Amino acid sequence: MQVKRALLKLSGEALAGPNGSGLHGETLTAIAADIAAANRAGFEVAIVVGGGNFFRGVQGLSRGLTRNAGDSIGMLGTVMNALALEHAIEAAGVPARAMSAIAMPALCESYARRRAIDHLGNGKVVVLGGGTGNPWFTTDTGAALRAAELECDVLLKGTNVDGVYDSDPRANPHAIRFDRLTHAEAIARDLKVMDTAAFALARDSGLSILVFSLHTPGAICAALRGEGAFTLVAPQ
Ligand SMILES: Nc1ncnc2c1ncn2[C@@H]1O[C@H](COP(=O)(O)OP(=O)(O)O)[C@@H](O)[C@H]1O
Ligand SMILES: O=c1ccn([C@@H]2O[C@H](COP(=O)(O)OP(=O)(O)O)[C@@H](O)[C@H]2O)c(=O)[nH]1
Repeated sequence: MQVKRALLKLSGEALAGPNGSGLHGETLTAIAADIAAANRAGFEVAIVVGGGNFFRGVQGLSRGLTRNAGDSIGMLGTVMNALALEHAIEAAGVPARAMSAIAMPALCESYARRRAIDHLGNGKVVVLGGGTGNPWFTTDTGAALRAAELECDVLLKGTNVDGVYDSDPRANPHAIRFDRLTHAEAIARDLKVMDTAAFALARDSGLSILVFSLHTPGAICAALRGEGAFTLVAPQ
């Protein structure tokens, strides 16, 4: 697979490092350095960032909030991460633009498809906060959506496991890793590494997903080149 433009999904947890929540400076710097290297190598990178390091909508339920209210707070968390990444990437010497699916013009640009494509063409890294801008969705689905509309060659899912397993590897130490599988197989087996809506959208838009671990330094550049350990979810 020849990749020119990629959508990189970073979970919020990926930015929390060893702290497990919030933002970890060294982790943020290391991820930003990898993204800056990918940009310098000529890849166009758009990032959708999660917010699980701050708040997930479902957590609101146990605090007396509705899912709609919780998801609004969750989306704000993703914008915080987008602003942190924008800053860290620029500190690594590469221009970056945070764009939010929910308008907050004093903080960053609002997401608009054509503007995002212009930024990518002008050598900027685009960092997309706010997910889809709607409650009841996840940033995985937001990543599949943006990858489709920005006509990305691949969706890279950077996470804390090195691929897709036949069951959750954190829960089952004997879980077996797939090298490759189809979207239909991932959905039929209910493999939780991404949610079903994200797999279905990727399937319908013919988008391949590469799942890889962010724990190895240089993992993002390697994934863009199709190197390192990963699982490819692709049409037959
Ligand atoms: N079949 C599976 N293969 C790989 N990872 C899985 C699977 N089922 C569940 N997971 C879990 O999915 C997580 C990766 O998804 P991610 O979106 O980064 O995290 P989270 O859903 O906690 O925000 C991993 O921590 C892993 O434990
Ligand atoms: O389109 C979206 C994307 C995210 N969220 C909210 O933002 C939270 C953080 O996103 P996510 O859980 O996908 O982050 P990650 O697990 O990738 O860190 C979610 O729990 C939702 O509450 C939402 O409402 N709509």
